[in-house]
Amino acid sequence: MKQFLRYRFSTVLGVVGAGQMGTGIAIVGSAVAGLRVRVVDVNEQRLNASHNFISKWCDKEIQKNRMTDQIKTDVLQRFSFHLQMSDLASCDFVVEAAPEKYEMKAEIFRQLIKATKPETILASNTSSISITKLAGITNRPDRIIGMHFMNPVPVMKLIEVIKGLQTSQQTLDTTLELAAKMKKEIVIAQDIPGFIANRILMPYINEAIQTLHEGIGTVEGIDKAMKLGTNVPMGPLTLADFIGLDTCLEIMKVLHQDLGDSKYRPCPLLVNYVNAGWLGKKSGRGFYKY
Ligand SMILES: NC(=O)c1ccc[n+]([C@@H]2O[C@H](COP(=O)([O-])OP(=O)(O)OC[C@H]3O[C@@H](n4cnc5c(N)ncnc54)[C@H](O)[C@@H]3O)[C@@H](O)[C@H]2O)c1
Repeated sequence: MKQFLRYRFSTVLGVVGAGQMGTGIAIVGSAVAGLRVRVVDVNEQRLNASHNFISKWCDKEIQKNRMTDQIKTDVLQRFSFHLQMSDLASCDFVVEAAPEKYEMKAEIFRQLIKATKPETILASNTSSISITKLAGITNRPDRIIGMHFMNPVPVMKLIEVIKGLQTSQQTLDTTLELAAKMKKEIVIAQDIPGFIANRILMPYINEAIQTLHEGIGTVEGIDKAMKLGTNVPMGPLTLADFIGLDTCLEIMKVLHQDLGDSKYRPCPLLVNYVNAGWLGKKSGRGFYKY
């Protein structure tokens, strides 16, 4: 069995979505696990930006003496970038990292079922959406799993692995082996909305936005209180900007709708910011200007 799994990971990793998470997952797939990585996005500009980001990331690693020019060449050679899902046909393991919207992810999973081999494992990097629900629309629910990387992926040590109701033990074992190849630590969570990390983190961020909305503190004051007062590396509003306010809102909507408890109601100020297109660092403006 072990040999079979090892053989599988000498082959190809697919990543759907070349945004901040997909790009990070692709980096650890190639640079840490040594896999060939095929990245798919519907937006050519995002693919180009992802490619540039990976090249610059390698340059920074070289400056820090953590990579050589030759290794950079090898890392980049293992990548390919594509606009069509059908280009993932050779992949053994695919991680989906598209926006946090159930219908969008469901459509991607329908396409992935057609595009990939029957034995290919399909993982979602979802922050909150039910893995069991995504698996339910496929013909291989035993091979669907949650693989929730943390942002920024090359830096953060954790992957939260979510086992859906029908996920097989073999799929879990293979996923844990991939995570180990990526040199990540693992926490296994039950498939309940938000899992562990976002069940705790997002209500905290939402409450920080509510505190701002009620005028209890300024943006800087709220961040300073939590950063220096609770010894976290960044305040909740900085973190929200970094995650993306659209992603934060979608996660709060899932918690609110699927758990049915009013304590998860998204703060109206968060809704307004997203409606205005103020999505945080990635759009140039959120609680701070970039
Ligand atoms: N941002 C975070 O801190 C964070 C942390 C952990 C998990 N996540 C999760 O990761 C996922 C992606 O988040 P992100 O921050 O990278 O978002 P992002 O907006 O940076 O990137 C999403 C990418 O998906 C692409 N995309 C859209 N539709 C597509 C399709 N049909 N096929 C292929 N690509 C498509 C977009 O063009 C974009 O490049 C979400 O599910 C999010 O909840 C985010």
